[in-house]
Amino acid sequence: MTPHVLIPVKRFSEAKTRLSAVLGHTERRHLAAALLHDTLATLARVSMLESVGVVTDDPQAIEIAHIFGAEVHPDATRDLNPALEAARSRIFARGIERVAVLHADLPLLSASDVVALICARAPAIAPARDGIGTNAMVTSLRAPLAFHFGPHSKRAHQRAAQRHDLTLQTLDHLGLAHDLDSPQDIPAVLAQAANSRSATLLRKALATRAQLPVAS
Ligand SMILES: Nc1nc2c(ncn2[C@@H]2O[C@H](COP(=O)(O)OP(=O)(O)OP(=O)(O)O)[C@@H](O)[C@H]2O)c(=O)[nH]1
Ligand SMILES: O=C(O)[C@H](O)COP(=O)(O)O
Repeated sequence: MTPHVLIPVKRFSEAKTRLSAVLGHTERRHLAAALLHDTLATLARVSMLESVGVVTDDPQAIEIAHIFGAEVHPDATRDLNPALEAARSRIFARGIERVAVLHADLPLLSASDVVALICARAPAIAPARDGIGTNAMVTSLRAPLAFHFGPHSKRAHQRAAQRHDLTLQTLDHLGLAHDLDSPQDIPAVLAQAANSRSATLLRKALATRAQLPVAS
């Protein structure tokens, strides 16, 4: 059985704030929606994947989830880790023994990245390319690593694994590592994400700007 994949999505109107130097509020809202759309479209190409859920209280994100036949898990308190813990408990209670978390801001995500994630032995994390964050994780009923998404989450997940004597696998894949957080992350998306919704939106939005950000 493949893991249930949980995609946490915060309110689109509050998303992608670190891009505010290059994108207006409406553009960032549309970008967050485009990224969720791209993520679900990539997951839909993985035929072995059995179930997907979006953890959100954003009405538009709920609509997009429904378009792709994904389940919706509530995030009533708008608090990432508790919302993920609650969704994971519900999934485990159904007899599904593995749960993957996948952030919705990975514009270079490919179907093979998703296969690597869902086939990983739990517990596993996919660190962000900044070496500090965590973009994805796989956990299991037998190795239910607590969620510590937020600042310095890679270190927090490593420490949690150590405390529970769990061997934590690290997944090193471009599409899982390259998140779209700051302007410096944009050029790689324009160059490599071809015709995804998010890349198309970025190209259109930035076409009118005099200077593109420099890649890091
Ligand atoms: N359900 C839910 N998802 C969240 C929450 N906070 C963050 N996320 C999601 O977690 C992933 C990583 O989010 P962040 O990088 O923290 O936020 P962001 O909107 O992408 O970017 P910034 O506003 O620049 O921090 C994205 O898929 C977010 O939508 C939350 O409180 N609830
Ligand atoms: O654990 C994390 O890294 C945070 O949830 C934030 O993700 P980010 O790398 O997209 O900022």
